[in-house]
Amino acid sequence: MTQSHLASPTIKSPNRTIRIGSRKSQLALIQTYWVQEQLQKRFPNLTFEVHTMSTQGDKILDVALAKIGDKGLFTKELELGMLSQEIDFAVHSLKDLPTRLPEGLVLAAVTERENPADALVVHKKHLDKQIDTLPEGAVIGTSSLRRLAQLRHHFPHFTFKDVRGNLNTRMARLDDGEYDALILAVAGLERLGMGARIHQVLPTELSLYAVGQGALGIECRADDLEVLSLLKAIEHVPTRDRALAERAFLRELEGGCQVPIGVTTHLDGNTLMLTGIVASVDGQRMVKDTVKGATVRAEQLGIQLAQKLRQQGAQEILSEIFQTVQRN
Ligand SMILES: NCc1[nH]cc(CCC(=O)O)c1CC(=O)O
Repeated sequence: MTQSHLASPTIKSPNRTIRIGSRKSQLALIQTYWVQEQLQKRFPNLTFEVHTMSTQGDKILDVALAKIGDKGLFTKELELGMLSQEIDFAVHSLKDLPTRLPEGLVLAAVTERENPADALVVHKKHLDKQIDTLPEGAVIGTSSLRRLAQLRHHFPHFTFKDVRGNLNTRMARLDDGEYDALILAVAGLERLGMGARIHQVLPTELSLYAVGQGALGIECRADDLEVLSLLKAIEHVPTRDRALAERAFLRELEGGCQVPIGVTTHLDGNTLMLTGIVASVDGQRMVKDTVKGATVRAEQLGIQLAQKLRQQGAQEILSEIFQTVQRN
């Protein structure tokens, strides 16, 4: 990965040990060790230690995410750890990091994004097919309302079924024949060394990706200027600009539960293009639009797109979903 910042922080405590907080999942640890290595390379005189914590999301594995709402499910314990000074910063999959952070914590850095797209992974009996040639009634595993709504729109003849658990568990259930195919993030599969299972990378015409998908977000205490400056050294500015626009868009639209919202962003020099979609869970209604502007206005662009989609009926779709989730 290339980094766009040169390391030049002011380290006031040269022997300080920096404690990195991470979830215990295999993917989380791979990501955290990568961050640790990047920092250790740039700051050989500092010590970086990894401290693992279980989050609520690691414990509740049998309830559909859409029902419990996933706000902070994978981040809360780590955030408490930072606020109580047990750890100094936390590494998250950016898409699991809520768009509003607790008082006293900030998104310190965003690292370079992997391919943000969704992938189709198939049972071996379908190796000769693509998503548009899977048979009628094929059972597709996904626990994301965003993937569900968009794919249902294009492929109403499939059966969609929730799938949770870590990636190994999900793959085992697929291979056992419980599903015909799964939709998973390309980035997670690649980081876990399962890139070979990616059967088809879904084009954005079929599935816009989740806000922040494929990037890591590093959170720390707002007043820890030393750690903040260390983390800036591994930030990837183009990814951060895209992430700021995407997160502002989601922040402006969401209403307290998992929502079928997708995005895609592109950079062309200093111009940022953000496309967003809001879809109903049945895939029947969707509103989609694009905004474009200077990267320095990334967050305003996100807000602008949210307002545009609201005028086109996004609020109605979202309110309906929020009511349904609360009733169940
Ligand atoms: N919601 C779970 C989750 N959180 C982060 C990733 C990995 C991909 C990423 O970093 O965006 C995944 C798995 C998936 O969506 O398939």
